Amino acid sequence: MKPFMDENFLLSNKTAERLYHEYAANEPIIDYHCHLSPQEIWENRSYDNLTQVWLYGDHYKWRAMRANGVEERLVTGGEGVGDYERFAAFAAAVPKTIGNPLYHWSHLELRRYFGVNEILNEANAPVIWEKVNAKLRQPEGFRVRDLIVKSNVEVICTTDDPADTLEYHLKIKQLEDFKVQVLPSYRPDKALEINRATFLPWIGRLEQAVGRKVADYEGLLSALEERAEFFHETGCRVSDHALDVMGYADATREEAAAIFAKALAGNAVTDEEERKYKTHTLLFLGRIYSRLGWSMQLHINAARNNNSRMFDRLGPDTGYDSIGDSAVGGPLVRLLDAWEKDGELPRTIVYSLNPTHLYVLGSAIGSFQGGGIPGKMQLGSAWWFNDTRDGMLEQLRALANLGLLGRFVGMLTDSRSFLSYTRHEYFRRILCNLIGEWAENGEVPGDMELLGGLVKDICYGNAKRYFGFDAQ
Ligand SMILES: O=C[C@H](O)[C@@H](O)[C@@H](O)[C@H](O)C(=O)O
Repeated sequence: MKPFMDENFLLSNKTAERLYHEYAANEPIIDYHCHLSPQEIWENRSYDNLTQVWLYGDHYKWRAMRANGVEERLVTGGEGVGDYERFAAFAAAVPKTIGNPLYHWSHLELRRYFGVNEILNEANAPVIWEKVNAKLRQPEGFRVRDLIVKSNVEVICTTDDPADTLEYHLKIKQLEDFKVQVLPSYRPDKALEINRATFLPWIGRLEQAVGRKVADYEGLLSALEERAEFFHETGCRVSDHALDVMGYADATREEAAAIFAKALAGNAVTDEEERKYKTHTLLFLGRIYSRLGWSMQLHINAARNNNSRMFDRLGPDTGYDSIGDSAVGGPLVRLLDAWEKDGELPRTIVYSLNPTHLYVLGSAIGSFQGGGIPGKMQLGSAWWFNDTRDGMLEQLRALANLGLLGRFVGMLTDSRSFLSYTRHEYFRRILCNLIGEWAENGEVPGDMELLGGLVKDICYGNAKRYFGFDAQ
């Protein structure tokens, strides 16, 4: 039996071991999509205890706790509930998470950041709590920026609304002693979600950001463009869209303007009107991304906020989402083609939360490669419910079968925790194991320079060249 999580964790053969230790492990991290708070980076937040790091914002852990029968007050907190009680409830759930990536993530985090090699459970929870907290409370070494630097991170792209001031990104840039690039990503979901309760209040925020009234559709588009320019000046090179349901409907500028006017007057719009408005506005935005040389991420098919009782109580991103199954192939191809035919298709990364769409997406993007840009169209890394060992393998295999694995821009954390950089380690081990297996089976040459170069590119080099974060 192999020891649990030793240095060759997930590496099942000699080639995989060499690929990981000699080529992958020391590559820097370009985390081109996450949900970290730039404010916490600027403030260099410190933590009093492990619950603050682990349980204050991690909906993956919350789901596991609920499934283990833990009461909600211990999951997301409640009157009179202490941080230790919450940690103990999580620790008791950990042994049940065997087979779930949480089991690996949690133990990797304990090992890599805190040197704790014990296997967490209910019995040793008090000891581990004390050990980790003692480290977290040291004046140096465990604050947010220390964790980032320790993880060998070169770039972090946060997720930001066009109306955001980006004040913390601007401040972080001025730090003399912190050279990691913390850049915004432009995520205009609220501009597109015309039928949601967030729409009108968000228009108000946008008005504040541009300092003028958004009285009509032209006003909206010019405000969105102005914000994109501002994001660009602040170092933004990626946009992101949550397209929970992928739709496409042609619309003229006049039609889109009329639909916007209807929503602005406080009226609901029909499903078809919503599709038209979204398509027209997204096409407009994509042209801006193309002009600015940005990469556009499309996150498709999340079914969000399924549990209305809990949504009313806790809001979004609290662990009540699942995989959507609306069709993506047809609308995606029409959307990409609409940009492509005018020569305005930006670099694009597509993700579907539905793993049955891997081949649909992987083949669709192959129809839009070109323009002399290596890997211009990317099949996004295994996202959220697919961010598992099996999910990553499926994504890597689909990509290799349909396109060019050697041009893949690799992994991201998509995370809300500063300890999640171990997810890059997890991915790198899985990648090296896959390629190592191919070599051991004689399916690819056992040429370490060739395979090691491929691994390095996927871990770091491709993302470095693709996003152009340096060209600022
Ligand atoms: O990994 C899961 C995530 O943090 C998830 O909450 C996000 O992917 C988010 O919904 C988004 O839309 O970007």
